[in-house]
Amino acid sequence: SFGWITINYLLETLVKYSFAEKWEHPQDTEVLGALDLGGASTQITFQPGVTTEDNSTSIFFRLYGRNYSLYTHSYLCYGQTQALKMLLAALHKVPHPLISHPCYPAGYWENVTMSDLYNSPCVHAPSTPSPAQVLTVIGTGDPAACSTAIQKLFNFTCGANRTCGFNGVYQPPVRGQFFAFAGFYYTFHFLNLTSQQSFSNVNSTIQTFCNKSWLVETFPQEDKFLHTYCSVAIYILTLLLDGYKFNEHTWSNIHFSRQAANTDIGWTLGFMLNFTNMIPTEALEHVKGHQPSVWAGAVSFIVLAIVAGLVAAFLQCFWKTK
Ligand SMILES: Nc1ncnc2c1ncn2[C@@H]1O[C@H](COP(=O)(O)OP(=O)(O)O)[C@@H](O)[C@H]1O
Repeated sequence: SFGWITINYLLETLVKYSFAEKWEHPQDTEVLGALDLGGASTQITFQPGVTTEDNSTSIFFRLYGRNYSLYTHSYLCYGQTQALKMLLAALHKVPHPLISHPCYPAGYWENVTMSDLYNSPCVHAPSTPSPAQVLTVIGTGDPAACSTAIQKLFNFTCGANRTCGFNGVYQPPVRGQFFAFAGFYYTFHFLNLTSQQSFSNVNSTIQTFCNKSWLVETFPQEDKFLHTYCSVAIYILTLLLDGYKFNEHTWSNIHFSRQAANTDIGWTLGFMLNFTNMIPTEALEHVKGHQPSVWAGAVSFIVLAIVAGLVAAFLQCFWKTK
Protein backbone atom coordinates (compact mmCIF):
# COMPACT_ATOMS: atom_id res chain seq x y z
CA SER A 1 0.00 0.00 0.00
CA PHE A 2 0.99 3.63 -0.39
CA GLY A 3 0.26 4.27 3.24
CA TRP A 4 3.58 3.99 4.89
CA ILE A 5 4.98 6.77 2.75
CA THR A 6 2.11 9.19 2.85
CA ILE A 7 1.00 8.60 6.42
CA ASN A 8 3.86 10.79 7.58
CA TYR A 9 2.62 13.74 5.59
CA LEU A 10 -0.81 13.08 7.01
CA LEU A 11 0.12 12.63 10.65
CA GLU A 12 2.45 15.54 10.70
CA THR A 13 -0.04 17.81 9.01
CA LEU A 14 -2.98 16.75 11.14
CA VAL A 15 -1.14 16.99 14.42
CA LYS A 16 0.37 20.34 13.53
CA TYR A 17 -2.99 21.55 12.29
CA SER A 18 -4.70 20.55 15.50
CA PHE A 19 -2.13 22.46 17.55
CA ALA A 20 -1.77 25.54 15.40
CA GLU A 21 -5.14 25.53 13.58
CA LYS A 22 -3.15 26.71 10.58
CA TRP A 23 -1.71 24.83 7.62
CA GLU A 24 1.83 25.76 8.39
CA HIS A 25 4.86 24.19 9.90
CA PRO A 26 5.48 25.08 13.53
CA GLN A 27 9.15 25.25 14.48
CA ASP A 28 11.11 22.60 16.35
CA THR A 29 8.65 19.72 16.19
CA GLU A 30 9.59 16.15 15.46
CA VAL A 31 8.18 13.97 12.70
CA LEU A 32 6.03 11.22 14.20
CA GLY A 33 6.83 7.65 13.25
CA ALA A 34 4.08 5.42 11.83
CA LEU A 35 3.37 1.74 12.51
CA ASP A 36 0.69 0.24 10.27
CA LEU A 37 -0.58 -3.33 10.51
CA GLY A 38 -2.78 -4.20 7.54
CA GLY A 39 -4.20 -7.54 6.44
CA ALA A 40 -1.42 -8.50 4.04
CA SER A 41 1.53 -6.35 5.08
CA THR A 42 2.95 -4.26 7.89
CA GLN A 43 4.88 -1.01 7.58
CA ILE A 44 7.27 0.97 9.74
CA THR A 45 8.37 4.56 9.02
CA PHE A 46 10.37 7.01 11.14
CA GLN A 47 13.00 9.71 11.04
CA PRO A 48 16.22 7.92 12.05
CA GLY A 49 18.92 9.45 14.22
CA VAL A 50 21.68 8.16 11.95
CA THR A 51 22.08 8.45 8.18
CA THR A 52 20.56 5.36 6.59
CA GLU A 53 22.94 2.88 5.02
CA ASP A 54 20.57 1.43 2.51
CA ASN A 55 18.84 3.50 -0.16
CA SER A 56 16.10 0.92 -0.75
CA THR A 57 14.70 1.70 2.72
CA SER A 58 15.07 5.50 2.52
CA ILE A 59 12.64 8.06 1.22
CA PHE A 60 13.27 11.74 0.71
CA PHE A 61 10.64 14.40 0.35
CA ARG A 62 10.03 18.07 0.72
CA LEU A 63 7.28 19.34 3.01
CA TYR A 64 6.61 22.93 4.15
CA GLY A 65 9.90 24.05 2.60
CA ARG A 66 12.02 21.51 4.46
CA ASN A 67 13.75 18.35 3.28
CA TYR A 68 13.05 15.09 5.06
CA SER A 69 14.88 11.82 4.93
CA LEU A 70 12.98 8.90 6.43
CA TYR A 71 13.51 5.20 6.98
CA THR A 72 10.63 3.06 5.72
CA HIS A 73 10.00 -0.60 5.02
CA SER A 74 6.95 -2.70 4.17
CA TYR A 75 7.01 -6.39 5.14
CA LEU A 76 4.77 -8.31 2.78
CA CYS A 77 2.98 -11.34 4.33
CA TYR A 78 3.44 -9.91 7.83
CA GLY A 79 0.00 -8.24 7.94
CA GLN A 80 -2.34 -9.85 10.45
CA THR A 81 -4.43 -12.04 8.11
CA GLN A 82 -1.40 -13.44 6.28
CA ALA A 83 0.65 -13.84 9.47
CA LEU A 84 -2.16 -15.91 11.03
CA LYS A 85 -2.25 -18.00 7.87
CA MET A 86 1.52 -18.59 8.03
CA LEU A 87 1.09 -19.57 11.69
CA LEU A 88 -1.69 -22.05 10.94
CA ALA A 89 0.31 -23.58 8.07
CA ALA A 90 3.34 -23.89 10.38
CA LEU A 91 1.21 -25.67 13.00
CA HIS A 92 -0.21 -28.07 10.37
CA LYS A 93 1.60 -31.41 10.54
CA VAL A 94 0.87 -32.70 7.02
CA PRO A 95 -1.06 -34.99 6.39
CA HIS A 96 -2.64 -34.90 9.88
CA PRO A 97 -6.18 -33.40 9.67
CA LEU A 98 -6.14 -32.08 13.28
CA ILE A 99 -4.24 -28.86 14.06
CA SER A 100 -3.77 -27.99 17.73
CA HIS A 101 -3.47 -24.21 18.01
CA PRO A 102 -1.90 -22.73 21.19
CA CYS A 103 -3.08 -19.16 20.39
CA TYR A 104 -6.77 -20.07 20.10
CA PRO A 105 -8.73 -20.40 23.35
CA ALA A 106 -9.20 -23.85 24.87
CA GLY A 107 -12.65 -25.08 23.88
CA TYR A 108 -12.62 -23.26 20.53
CA TRP A 109 -12.54 -25.22 17.29
CA GLU A 110 -13.14 -24.50 13.59
CA ASN A 111 -12.95 -26.31 10.27
CA VAL A 112 -10.90 -25.01 7.36
CA THR A 113 -10.31 -26.58 3.99
CA MET A 114 -6.84 -27.14 2.61
CA SER A 115 -7.63 -24.67 -0.18
CA ASP A 116 -8.60 -21.96 2.37
CA LEU A 117 -5.30 -22.42 4.15
CA TYR A 118 -2.98 -22.76 1.19
CA ASN A 119 -4.57 -20.22 -1.20
CA SER A 120 -1.97 -17.53 -0.53
CA PRO A 121 1.56 -16.91 -1.83
CA CYS A 122 2.62 -16.35 1.81
CA VAL A 123 2.30 -20.07 2.64
CA HIS A 124 3.91 -23.02 0.88
CA ALA A 125 1.41 -25.67 -0.16
CA PRO A 126 2.26 -29.31 0.70
CA SER A 127 3.65 -31.38 -2.17
CA THR A 128 0.54 -33.60 -2.33
CA PRO A 129 -2.37 -31.24 -3.07
CA SER A 130 -5.78 -32.24 -1.67
CA PRO A 131 -7.79 -28.97 -1.77
CA ALA A 132 -11.08 -30.45 -0.56
CA GLN A 133 -9.61 -32.04 2.58
CA VAL A 134 -11.09 -30.53 5.75
CA LEU A 135 -8.76 -29.65 8.63
CA THR A 136 -10.02 -29.20 12.19
CA VAL A 137 -8.28 -26.51 14.24
CA ILE A 138 -8.53 -27.01 18.02
CA GLY A 139 -7.59 -24.28 20.48
CA THR A 140 -5.32 -25.16 23.44
CA GLY A 141 -5.01 -21.67 25.03
CA ASP A 142 -1.28 -21.80 25.79
CA PRO A 143 0.30 -18.30 25.50
CA ALA A 144 3.91 -19.49 26.02
CA ALA A 145 3.63 -22.08 23.21
CA CYS A 146 1.81 -19.47 21.10
CA SER A 147 4.68 -17.03 21.54
CA THR A 148 7.24 -19.69 20.57
CA ALA A 149 5.25 -20.64 17.45
CA ILE A 150 4.93 -16.98 16.41
CA GLN A 151 8.67 -16.31 16.92
CA LYS A 152 9.38 -19.05 14.37
CA LEU A 153 7.62 -17.02 11.64
CA PHE A 154 10.50 -14.52 11.80
CA ASN A 155 14.17 -14.78 10.96
CA PHE A 156 16.08 -12.64 13.42
CA THR A 157 19.62 -13.20 12.12
CA CYS A 158 21.36 -10.08 10.88
CA GLY A 159 24.74 -9.52 9.22
CA ALA A 160 27.67 -8.32 11.35
CA ASN A 161 28.11 -4.56 12.01
CA ARG A 162 24.59 -3.62 11.08
CA THR A 163 21.20 -3.37 12.77
CA CYS A 164 18.13 -5.12 11.42
CA GLY A 165 14.38 -5.30 11.68
CA PHE A 166 13.78 -8.94 10.77
CA ASN A 167 14.35 -11.28 7.82
CA GLY A 168 17.70 -9.55 7.30
CA VAL A 169 16.16 -6.16 6.44
CA TYR A 170 18.34 -3.22 7.50
CA GLN A 171 16.75 -0.94 10.11
CA PRO A 172 18.32 1.84 12.19
CA PRO A 173 17.35 1.87 15.91
CA VAL A 174 13.79 3.15 16.42
CA ARG A 175 13.68 6.81 17.42
CA GLY A 176 11.01 9.29 18.57
CA GLN A 177 7.28 8.96 19.11
CA PHE A 178 5.18 6.53 17.03
CA PHE A 179 1.54 6.24 16.13
CA ALA A 180 0.40 2.60 15.83
CA PHE A 181 -2.88 2.24 14.00
CA ALA A 182 -5.11 -0.14 11.91
CA GLY A 183 -4.51 -3.72 13.13
CA PHE A 184 -2.32 -2.52 16.03
CA TYR A 185 -5.21 -0.41 17.25
CA TYR A 186 -8.13 -2.86 16.73
CA THR A 187 -6.77 -5.61 18.97
CA PHE A 188 -5.29 -3.29 21.62
CA HIS A 189 -8.56 -1.36 21.72
CA PHE A 190 -10.48 -4.58 22.35
CA LEU A 191 -8.09 -5.42 25.22
CA ASN A 192 -8.38 -1.85 26.65
CA LEU A 193 -4.65 -1.29 26.12
CA THR A 194 -4.76 1.99 24.19
CA SER A 195 -4.28 4.41 27.12
CA GLN A 196 -0.48 4.29 27.43
CA GLN A 197 -0.44 1.31 29.81
CA SER A 198 3.00 0.26 31.04
CA PHE A 199 4.77 -2.57 29.30
CA SER A 200 4.32 -4.96 32.24
CA ASN A 201 0.60 -4.15 32.39
CA VAL A 202 0.24 -4.87 28.65
CA ASN A 203 2.09 -8.15 29.04
CA SER A 204 0.00 -9.37 31.97
CA THR A 205 -3.30 -8.34 30.33
CA ILE A 206 -2.40 -10.34 27.21
CA GLN A 207 -1.29 -13.37 29.27
CA THR A 208 -4.55 -13.32 31.26
CA PHE A 209 -6.66 -12.94 28.12
CA CYS A 210 -4.83 -15.77 26.32
CA ASN A 211 -5.44 -18.12 29.25
CA LYS A 212 -9.22 -17.66 29.04
CA SER A 213 -11.26 -20.55 27.68
CA TRP A 214 -13.72 -20.10 24.86
CA LEU A 215 -16.84 -18.72 26.52
CA VAL A 216 -18.76 -16.52 24.11
CA GLU A 217 -21.00 -15.49 27.05
CA THR A 218 -18.05 -13.53 28.48
CA PHE A 219 -18.17 -11.27 25.44
CA PRO A 220 -21.86 -10.94 24.55
CA GLN A 221 -21.28 -8.74 21.49
CA GLU A 222 -21.02 -10.43 18.10
CA ASP A 223 -17.38 -10.14 17.09
CA LYS A 224 -16.01 -12.17 14.22
CA PHE A 225 -12.44 -11.39 15.36
CA LEU A 226 -12.95 -12.64 18.95
CA HIS A 227 -11.02 -15.90 18.54
CA THR A 228 -8.06 -14.08 16.90
CA TYR A 229 -7.35 -11.41 19.55
CA CYS A 230 -4.92 -13.56 21.57
CA SER A 231 -2.95 -14.61 18.45
CA VAL A 232 -2.83 -11.05 17.14
CA ALA A 233 -1.89 -9.56 20.54
CA ILE A 234 1.07 -11.95 20.87
CA TYR A 235 1.95 -11.37 17.23
CA ILE A 236 1.98 -7.59 17.87
CA LEU A 237 4.27 -7.99 20.90
CA THR A 238 6.67 -10.18 18.91
CA LEU A 239 6.64 -7.81 15.94
CA LEU A 240 7.22 -4.66 18.01
CA LEU A 241 9.80 -6.09 20.43
CA ASP A 242 11.75 -8.77 18.55
CA GLY A 243 11.01 -7.43 15.05
CA TYR A 244 11.26 -3.65 15.27
CA LYS A 245 13.40 -3.74 18.47
CA PHE A 246 11.29 -1.63 20.78
CA ASN A 247 12.00 -2.45 24.45
CA GLU A 248 10.36 -1.81 27.82
CA HIS A 249 11.84 1.74 27.87
CA THR A 250 10.85 2.77 24.33
CA TRP A 251 7.45 1.06 24.69
CA SER A 252 5.95 4.28 26.13
CA ASN A 253 6.78 6.07 22.83
CA ILE A 254 4.16 3.98 21.01
CA HIS A 255 0.70 5.54 20.90
CA PHE A 256 -2.04 3.13 19.83
CA SER A 257 -4.52 5.39 18.05
CA ARG A 258 -7.38 5.33 15.62
CA GLN A 259 -7.58 9.08 15.14
CA ALA A 260 -5.37 12.15 14.96
CA ALA A 261 -7.06 15.56 15.23
CA ASN A 262 -10.53 13.93 15.06
CA THR A 263 -9.73 12.29 11.73
CA ASP A 264 -9.42 8.54 11.24
CA ILE A 265 -5.86 7.50 10.40
CA GLY A 266 -5.34 5.05 7.58
CA TRP A 267 -3.40 4.76 4.39
CA THR A 268 -6.38 5.78 2.23
CA LEU A 269 -6.57 9.25 3.75
CA GLY A 270 -2.79 9.67 3.45
CA PHE A 271 -2.96 8.60 -0.18
CA MET A 272 -5.83 11.01 -0.91
CA LEU A 273 -4.08 13.96 0.72
CA ASN A 274 -0.92 13.19 -1.21
CA PHE A 275 -2.76 12.57 -4.49
CA THR A 276 -4.79 15.79 -4.32
CA ASN A 277 -1.70 17.83 -3.33
CA MET A 278 -3.51 19.14 -0.27
CA ILE A 279 -0.31 19.25 1.73
CA PRO A 280 2.00 22.09 0.69
CA THR A 281 5.56 21.37 -0.36
CA GLU A 282 6.67 24.90 0.38
CA ALA A 283 6.18 26.91 3.56
CA LEU A 284 3.30 29.39 3.58
CA GLU A 285 4.28 32.96 2.65
CA HIS A 286 2.91 35.64 4.88
CA VAL A 287 1.47 38.27 2.51
CA LYS A 288 1.18 41.53 4.44
CA GLY A 289 -1.81 43.85 3.86
CA HIS A 290 -1.68 47.60 4.55
CA GLN A 291 -0.71 48.91 7.95
CA PRO A 292 -3.91 49.63 9.96
CA SER A 293 -3.06 53.37 10.19
CA VAL A 294 -2.57 53.69 6.40
CA TRP A 295 -5.82 51.80 5.83
CA ALA A 296 -7.77 54.06 8.28
CA GLY A 297 -6.30 57.19 6.69
CA ALA A 298 -7.27 56.01 3.19
CA VAL A 299 -10.85 55.24 4.25
CA SER A 300 -11.19 58.63 6.02
CA PHE A 301 -9.88 60.41 2.91
CA ILE A 302 -12.38 58.63 0.64
CA VAL A 303 -15.30 59.41 3.01
CA LEU A 304 -14.28 63.09 3.28
CA ALA A 305 -13.88 63.39 -0.51
CA ILE A 306 -17.38 61.94 -1.07
CA VAL A 307 -18.91 64.28 1.55
CA ALA A 308 -17.09 67.30 0.04
CA GLY A 309 -18.30 66.31 -3.43
CA LEU A 310 -21.90 66.01 -2.24
CA VAL A 311 -21.70 69.39 -0.48
CA ALA A 312 -20.23 71.01 -3.64
CA ALA A 313 -22.98 69.47 -5.81
CA PHE A 314 -25.65 70.64 -3.38
CA LEU A 315 -24.23 74.19 -3.28
CA GLN A 316 -24.01 74.29 -7.08
CA CYS A 317 -27.69 73.31 -7.40
CA PHE A 318 -28.66 75.75 -4.63
CA TRP A 319 -26.91 78.73 -6.30
CA LYS A 320 -28.38 77.82 -9.72
CA THR A 321 -31.96 77.73 -8.41
CA LYS A 322 -31.40 81.02 -6.55
N1 LIG B 1 -12.62 -4.39 14.24
C1 LIG B 1 -11.58 -5.19 13.96
N2 LIG B 1 -11.05 -5.97 14.94
C2 LIG B 1 -10.00 -6.75 14.67
N3 LIG B 1 -9.39 -6.85 13.49
C3 LIG B 1 -9.89 -6.11 12.47
C4 LIG B 1 -11.00 -5.25 12.66
N4 LIG B 1 -11.26 -4.63 11.47
C5 LIG B 1 -10.35 -5.09 10.59
N5 LIG B 1 -9.54 -6.00 11.19
C6 LIG B 1 -8.42 -6.73 10.57
O1 LIG B 1 -7.33 -5.83 10.60
C7 LIG B 1 -6.51 -6.02 9.45
C8 LIG B 1 -6.13 -4.69 8.88
O2 LIG B 1 -7.26 -3.99 8.50
P1 LIG B 1 -7.14 -2.81 7.45
O3 LIG B 1 -6.12 -1.84 7.91
O4 LIG B 1 -8.52 -2.32 7.20
O5 LIG B 1 -6.63 -3.69 6.22
P2 LIG B 1 -5.79 -3.35 4.90
O6 LIG B 1 -4.70 -2.39 5.29
O7 LIG B 1 -5.29 -4.69 4.53
O8 LIG B 1 -6.79 -2.78 3.95
C9 LIG B 1 -7.29 -6.92 8.52
O9 LIG B 1 -6.62 -8.18 8.53
C10 LIG B 1 -8.65 -7.10 9.12
O10 LIG B 1 -9.02 -8.46 9.05
